[in-house]
Amino acid sequence: MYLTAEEENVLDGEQGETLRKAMEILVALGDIYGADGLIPVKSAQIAGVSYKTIGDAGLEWISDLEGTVKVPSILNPAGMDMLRWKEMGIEPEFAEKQLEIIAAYEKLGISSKCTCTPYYLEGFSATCGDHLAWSESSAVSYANSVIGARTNREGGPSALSAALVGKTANYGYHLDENRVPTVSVVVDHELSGSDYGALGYIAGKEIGNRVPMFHLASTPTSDELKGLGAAMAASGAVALYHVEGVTPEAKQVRFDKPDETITIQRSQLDEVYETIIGSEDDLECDIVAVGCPHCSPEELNKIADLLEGKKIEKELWVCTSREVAQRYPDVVKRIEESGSKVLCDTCMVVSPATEGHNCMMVNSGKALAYVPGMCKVPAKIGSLETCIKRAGGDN
Ligand SMILES: C[C@@](O)(CCOP(=O)(O)O)CC(=O)O
Ligand code: SF4
Repeated sequence: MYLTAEEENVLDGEQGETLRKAMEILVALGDIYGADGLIPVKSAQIAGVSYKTIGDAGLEWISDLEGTVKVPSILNPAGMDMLRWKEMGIEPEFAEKQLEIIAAYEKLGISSKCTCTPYYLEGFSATCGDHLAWSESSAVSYANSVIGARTNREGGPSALSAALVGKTANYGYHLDENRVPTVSVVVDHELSGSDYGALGYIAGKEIGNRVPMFHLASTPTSDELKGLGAAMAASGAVALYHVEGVTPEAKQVRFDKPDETITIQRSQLDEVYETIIGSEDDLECDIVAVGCPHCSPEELNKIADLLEGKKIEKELWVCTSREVAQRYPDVVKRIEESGSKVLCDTCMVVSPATEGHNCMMVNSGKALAYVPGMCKVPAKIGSLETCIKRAGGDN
């Protein structure tokens, strides 16, 4: 891979050990994937934040780094709401470690507004054609597919390296040739809301890491696209998809028709809705969690409307970013008046607080795919309306 004299200099350690390590990671990836060189990135989003997922080894690695990031950089959700961790039942030992992780990242100049939806935040918006180094898989999918920006699914360390260097290796989804659809997916019945998550849950398994072109009977909103992409990145490894007539590149580029077509039937979606993932038993869900990926302002509004004048009986988590929650205090208040909790900085998957529950009801195909494995809690998907009913919010 070609490096400029300045980049060679960094690789030789002339600018310190942290930048040398970061450059070494970028060059190693570039060499493996045949990159021709490095390209500047507009921002970085760094996963590997929850103490639950990175543990002491991760904390040690981050703590050893020095210097300041060169581009706006932001963290993925952590294991707890930074302000309400006690109420979540988080142990003080865990909280202490989590705060140390956050402080170590902050020392490098990284924003500790922990979220998987950085695109809603001031300073992290992206536009079509921007090069990014993001790592949370739903954020990667949204950036590539819905925004038309360009990012690979970076690992935590490679996103952090890109943040420190301000560049990433030019391979994969940064290149036109890898953004071409290689499989068609046809859905000829109308979909809405959580149907897109259920569709993504099924489609991801069949698509693997290919690039699908969807032909849909209904026009998804950006929140519905967010749910579709998140689920496909979880049940499969889809980092970029197109929707005919909807997503930016599908509208701009004349792609050839892929050789293979997958058709997804309504009955397949119905089956997902009927199944409890992770258990053979007909369990009663004792926690309901929405906001995977983190809620948009529109989603928070919809939840507030559905909960209006109701009191819930079960634990109901609404996950979003602190910045979005702070922007709409009245909406948050309307939601919390029902007894549900609007939790920030964290989510149902990366927090240890959901472990030990009987069964979790979700409206997300991604949470459905991850909760059983990562929290050891069986999960069931339902529409947002059903989720709220199950939380007892039909009184
Ligand atoms: C499950 C996920 O959304 C969050 C957990 O990742 P991490 O702990 O931030 O590395 C990561 C992903 O899908 O990219
Ligand atoms: S809310 Fe969902 S998409 Fe966001 S970090 Fe958690 S698991 Fe990932």
